[in-house]
Amino acid sequence: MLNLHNFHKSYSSGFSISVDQLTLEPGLHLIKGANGSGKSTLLKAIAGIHDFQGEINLLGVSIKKDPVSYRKMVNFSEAEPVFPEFLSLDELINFTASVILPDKKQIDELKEKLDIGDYSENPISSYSSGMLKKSALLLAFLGNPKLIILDEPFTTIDLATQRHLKELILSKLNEGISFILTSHLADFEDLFEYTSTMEIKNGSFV
Ligand SMILES: Nc1ncnc2c1ncn2[C@@H]1O[C@H](COP(=O)(O)OP(=O)(O)OP(=O)(O)O)[C@@H](O)[C@H]1O
Repeated sequence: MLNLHNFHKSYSSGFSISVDQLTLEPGLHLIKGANGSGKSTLLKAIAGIHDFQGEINLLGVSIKKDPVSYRKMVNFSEAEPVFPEFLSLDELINFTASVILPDKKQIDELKEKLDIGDYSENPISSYSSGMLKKSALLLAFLGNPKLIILDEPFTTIDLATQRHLKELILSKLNEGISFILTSHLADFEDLFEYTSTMEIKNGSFV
């Protein structure tokens, strides 16, 4: 499904991450690693946010040769989401929906499953950190992606939402959507039966 070849990304700060070859089959994948090991950097490259050297292909589509088709297949939720504070979640959903055209039913179902309710009418500047995280998660499930990347999805949200998020991931997995999750916490290793579990240390898979 997802293939990385001769991947390399470095920052001017000196940190770099390299992956010679990585192939992920369809399914649910976990990337573990300590703070600062490079998980988010790798995910942002796979999501099409960061530039990088090398090749990334999803279902045979190259991010470099066909970036629009590639990005249409990938949704991403950041570990610590940042959105324009003067917008509401509803406005962000409407903006995203104008591009990826999910049906209204899907939006309502996601709001219900993630316990968002009517609070989405309010400006983001008023959101708690949990509400911000739920907003990013909702946006990552919108539409019909082939791969959903969730960076530290279970941090910040309350226990009930964690349970609902787990159910949501499992139901989407059943529909054939693949996932890459990250965690720097050991607890989440037992949460699912992962297709593969990988660990990054100082910018390399171990
Ligand atoms: N935009 C950037 N410019 C320069 N350095 C960066 C940038 N983003 C991240 N870094 C550095 O790259 C390294 C890896 O960061 P990254 O966010 O990928 O780690 P992580 O494994 O996701 O960490 P955490 O679990 O704390 O979120 C860190 O040393 C970080 O300071």
